[in-house]
Amino acid sequence: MSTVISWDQYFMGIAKLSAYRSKDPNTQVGACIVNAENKIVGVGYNGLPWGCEDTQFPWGNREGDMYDTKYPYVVHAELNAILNSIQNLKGCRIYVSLFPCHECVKAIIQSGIQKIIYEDDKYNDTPSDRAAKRMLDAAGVVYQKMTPFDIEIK
Ligand SMILES: Nc1nc(=O)n([C@H]2C[C@H](O)[C@@H](COP(=O)(O)O)O2)cc1CO
Ligand SMILES: [Zn+2]
Repeated sequence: MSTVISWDQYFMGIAKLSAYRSKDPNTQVGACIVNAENKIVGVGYNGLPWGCEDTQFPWGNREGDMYDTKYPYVVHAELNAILNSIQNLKGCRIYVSLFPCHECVKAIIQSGIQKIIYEDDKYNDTPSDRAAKRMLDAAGVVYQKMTPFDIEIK
């Protein structure tokens, strides 16, 4: 009998596959936005904006002068998925391999996305994470952790 995956595994699998496109050497993140009809309407991963070459920006730096780190330059997976989307996102849900930061949560709320399904939450309880959850709770956006599973890339 062949394996049949659930909708949740299918869409999280696509989010996780997308993450493999990221050039970030420390944290690769992927996101997949789905509408009420279970149709994919946007995907994304953390990467640099158009025209910003991966070889010209400091992907490897996490500390020191902010200008010389990756942080001011990277577009997060969730924001890329929203910006790449092909329809109005009201009532959609987003599958993301890592729980969204406070900045992406603002974009998620404003776009009308109603549910976040995430896998990893390695930044749980940081100020960004607490602010993110504060906004999500106020806005009534649901977030749900999914049991981690492996996708195999050979
Ligand atoms: N939900 C997220 N989506 C993302 O796309 N990111 C990106 C921003 C950085 O490129 C990387 C985090 O880098 P690091 O601090 O773990 O080395 O992941 C980060 C988070 C965390 O909230
Ligand atoms: Zn973010």
